[in-house]
Amino acid sequence: MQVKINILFVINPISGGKAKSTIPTLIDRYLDKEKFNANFRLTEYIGHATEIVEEAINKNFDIIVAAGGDGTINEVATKVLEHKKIMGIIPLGSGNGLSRFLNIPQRNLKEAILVINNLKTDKIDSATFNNKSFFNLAGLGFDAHLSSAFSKDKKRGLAGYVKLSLKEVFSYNDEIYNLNIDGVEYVRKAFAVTIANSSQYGNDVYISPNASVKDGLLDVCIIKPFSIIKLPILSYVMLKGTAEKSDMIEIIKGKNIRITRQKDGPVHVDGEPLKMGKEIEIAVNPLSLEVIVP
Ligand SMILES: Nc1ncnc2c1ncn2[C@@H]1O[C@H](COP(=O)(O)OP(=O)(O)OP(=O)(O)O)[C@@H](O)[C@H]1O
Repeated sequence: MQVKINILFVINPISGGKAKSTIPTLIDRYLDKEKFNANFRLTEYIGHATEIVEEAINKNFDIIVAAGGDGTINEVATKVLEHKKIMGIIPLGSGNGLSRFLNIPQRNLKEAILVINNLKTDKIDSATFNNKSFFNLAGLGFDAHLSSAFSKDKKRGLAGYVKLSLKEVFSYNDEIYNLNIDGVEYVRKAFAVTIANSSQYGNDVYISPNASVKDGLLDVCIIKPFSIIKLPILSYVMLKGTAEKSDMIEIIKGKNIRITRQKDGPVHVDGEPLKMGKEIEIAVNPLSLEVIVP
């Protein structure tokens, strides 16, 4: 008899702003029961996914599936990476940046579960932002300011995010950053500095269209200060995936990055807001995380 694999689905009930009460039933319907013993847990607070995964690994779960957005993936993947297990993804977030990059079916739960049934895996890069792991994007400046504001907002989902961005962009002030990228020094005034492992924020909004989670590199994306009348152009560049050709964004690839800013403040790590000091050390950990892919 085939030995079944213990698989745990960690479901974030608030990600993407949609109800998740039917998700366990749907997963159960399409999951291959010949292959898997499945279990389900709903997260109850920020950081809970990390605790759930730690517990599950002690109980011999080999595959942990993050059912949520990039924040849920971050919490699950941090522990999966530490214990060298395998992560699956069911995209249920507002943006789903990493799962879109990996071509995991969006808005089609059945298709996403069939990907898990196939059990094809690949190794991807992870990275650290001071002491925090990240897998999609992390950053400073406007992005960080916005994730902090978004986390306090009642409305999740794309519409809420766009509305809030438009409100906050008018009052945001650019900052000066000293960047050391693989030993080379740069000084830049910027609207935002995003460190990209994958290519996109989510919702097919591209900050670094040619970034890859398999190249052993991080893309330091500097959004230059711009006049507010150019906001539609910046949005167009990101939606079209033409950042590399735009004079509004500078992209420098590297492995070891140190960013020094003028004061402590917000950062975001996979879209989740945190506060950090003036100095941020960033490094890539090539092909370190095993993920189920189509
Ligand atoms: N029950 C809960 N109540 C409040 N927050 C929760 C709960 N469970 C998890 N969280 C937190 O919700 C946050 C957002 O999760 P997630 O990033 O998956 O969704 P999202 O922001 O809608 O999607 P994306 O990051 O793809 O845009 C995470 O920081 C997570 O820790």
